[in-house]
This record gives sequence, C-alpha cells and structure tokens, in this order.
Amino acid sequence: MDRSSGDGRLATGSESEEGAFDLVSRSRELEDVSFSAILDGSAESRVQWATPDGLELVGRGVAARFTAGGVDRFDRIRTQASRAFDGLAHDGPAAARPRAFGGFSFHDGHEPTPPWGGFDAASFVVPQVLVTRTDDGTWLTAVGNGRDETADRLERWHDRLTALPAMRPSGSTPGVAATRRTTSPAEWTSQVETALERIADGRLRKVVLAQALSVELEGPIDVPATLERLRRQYPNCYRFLVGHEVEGTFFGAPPERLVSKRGERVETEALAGSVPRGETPAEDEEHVERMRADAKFQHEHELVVDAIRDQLAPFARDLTVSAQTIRRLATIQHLQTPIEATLESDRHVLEIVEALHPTPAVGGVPPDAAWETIRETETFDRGWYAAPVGWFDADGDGEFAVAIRSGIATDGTVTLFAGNGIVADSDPEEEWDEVQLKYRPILDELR
Ligand SMILES: C=C(O[C@H]1C=CC=C(C(=O)O)[C@@H]1O)C(=O)O
Repeated sequence: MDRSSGDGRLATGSESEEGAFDLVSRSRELEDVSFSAILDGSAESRVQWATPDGLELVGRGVAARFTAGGVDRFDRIRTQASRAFDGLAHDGPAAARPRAFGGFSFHDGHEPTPPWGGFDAASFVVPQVLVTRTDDGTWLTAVGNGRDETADRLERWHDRLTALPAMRPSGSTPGVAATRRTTSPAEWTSQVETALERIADGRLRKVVLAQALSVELEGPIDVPATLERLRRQYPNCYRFLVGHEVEGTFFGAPPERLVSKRGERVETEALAGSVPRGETPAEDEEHVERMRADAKFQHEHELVVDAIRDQLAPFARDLTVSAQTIRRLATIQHLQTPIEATLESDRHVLEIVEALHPTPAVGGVPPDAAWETIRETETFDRGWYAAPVGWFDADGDGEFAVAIRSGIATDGTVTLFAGNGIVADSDPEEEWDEVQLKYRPILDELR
C-alpha cells in the first residue's frame, strides 16, 4: 500500500503575497522501513524520538532551526518557532505534521564546550525529512521552502526509503577499551557530606548530585543501533537521539516523562527513589518493600510530588495526583507517582517545561540552594543531561522527557551521566552504588 494521505489534513498559517507559504510540508504513507537505517551515513542533523506508548519519529536535515541562551531561552525558542510555524502549511495527516525536536541544557548559563560542542543552551530543529510511525501507519513528511522544493524532496526520499530494508541488523557493540570517572569515591563522599551539612543547617532539603563516566570505545559506535538494542531491554522507556551535523550525538533511554501536553490535558510524573532488581521475583519484591517502607526514600519522593504539584497548580483548572506505584526497569526499580492536570487557559508546552525544569528528581529543594550546591560541588559539565528533551508543534502541544540514562557520543568516546537524590540520612556509599546502577542501561550496550 502506498498512497498520498489527505485525511485529517492540518493547515496552519497564512499565505504570503505570492500565494505561496514560506515553509511547506507534505506527507505520504510509507511501507514500514527500518528507523535506524534512515539515520545511516548522515553528516546532517539527525533526530530520533520514541515514546513508551508507541509513537516513533526520526528526522534528518534542517528546514528551520531555533537556538537561544540565557534565562529567557524558553520564551525565545517559542517566539522563533511561532514565526516559522505561522507561515507553515501542512498537507497530510495530523500525525505526520512537522514538529520541532531538541532540548535544553540543565543550566541556563551553559556554554557549548567539549563534549557538548554544537549543543546550545536551547536548540531545536524542524527536520527537512521526517518519518512518523504510529499504530495507524507510517508516513514520510518533507518540509521545504515552497511547494516545488517540498514535492521534490518528498519524491526523492520516498524512492530512497522504499529501497531500504524493513529490518536492519542491530549490529555489534563497540566494546569498551577504558573508563574514566569525573568523580572519585572520595570526592563523591565529600560532595555528599557538603550536601548533608547544608541539609542539617536548614539551607537545603534535597539535592540531586551527579557524576559522569567517560567510556573510551574499542570500535565505532552506531548510535541508532544502540538505541534499537535499548528498545529491547527498556521497552517502557523513551528513546531519543539529537545528533549535531559535525559534533556529538546525545542519546538515551530515559524512564522519566517531564510533560506531555495535548490540548488542555497535561501529564507528568514524579520519579525518584531507586533500588536494584533482584535475581528472582521474590527478591524484586524485597527491594520494593524496603523502598516503600523506608522514610528516607518516601521523603525523597514526596519532595518531588509536592514540587511538581506546586509548579503546575498556577496553570491548572484541576490537578490529580494518583497513587504511588513502582516503575520496574530491566536493571533498576523506582517509586513513581503519575500526575495529571487540565489547563486553565491555552498554554504552550514550553511554558510548562519552563515551570517544571528542573523538578527535584534532578535538581532539588529549595531550587536556588540546590542549583548552588550542584554548581559548587559537581566536577563535570551537565550539558543537556537531566534537562528537557523532546518536541513541540505549531499548536504548542508536545512531549518532553527528562534526559537521564543518557550519554553523548563524540569521536571514539561516550560520556555517560548519572545522579542520585541526597536527603537527610543519605549514606554516601549507598548513594554511590545507586548511581552506578544508572550507568548500566547504556554501558551494558557498549560492552
Ligand atoms: C537523576 C537520575 O535519576 C532520577 C530519576 C529517578 C530516580 C532518582 C533517584 O533515585 O535519585 C533520580 O531522581 C539519573 O538517572 O541520573
């Protein structure tokens, strides 16, 4: 089956004087195609996004790019994007509409220094070529300047993609030659003790401290193939890839949703508190029961629930905090509390992202004292780690994950990141062990 799709068309923007839209987007249906193959052999900008509920997107090239730095970066991205989206006409199903993909750095004063070369404090692209897979089908979307450029691109890529295999081997792992930590166990202990002193003197209630692990590879890494292997191990996580034209590729399989906004409905969650998986189902349960019954874990988690509730309340007509559950992943288990809200007025998803980032699952409470502790004690650059990564569209809908369980691949090296929540009664050694668990998803796929 291969037909141009006209159902559920979405047209936005207004025509320019010549009667042509500035940015034109057009879709047609595709037979299934290997998503990792679409990203092969590219020195172009590349993006990939997949959600636990089955939406998968990959994109190449740049039809529009929005970048910003500083404290007003969320607003500035929104302003640039509305200019581009206001002049955009999309001919195709709404599912295949153009979207802006990208993310933010953790700190607003971020400078793109190695390994973060090319990664601004806020950066999004609307890809020239986008493939969208949903439960209802797969579409190819081309975005360009004017109808002719778009029609050409659509045909060229349609021919190119239909020649690709539907399945692509997920390849062998690159192998690990050596690893280097940014933070020694002694430095970690001293960082945690600093945080504990600040907690004891009342300045701080919780802070998430993180570290990085630089992994020197034996061979070249195929990031799309690595993500494909992560899908098998972590099917209920997000998967993302943001690849710069010439510099690094940031990727990961985060379990944590920052926000999903569709119309007036918003979904988010608190995810904090970690224990390992057991060798048997009974051992899994023992770990879970220990976490559920432990006052430290509950305190660490409740601080996140309370902060999200407070940050979302000003936007919400109603807000529901569901019962706490367990998020069980292949190598780790977390306390999770789903949170939903109905917005009081029309809002852009980036307004909600700005209000929520960083939740105390990656920052802390109170936020300013947590920022200060992170800046003063951590010995590496968080870059885009633990920050919002995802997409938004012309209507201001979108979805963002928290970029944890992530790493950045640059020449022959992948730098992995992992952190843990520190509260009163945290023990530096136990926290160290929990952090190591969080490197595992990606590290296991590199070995
Ligand atoms: C900061 C990370 O995890 C967060 C999410 C879940 C559990 C967490 C914890 O138990 O501390 C962290 O808040 C990370 O994976 O780097």
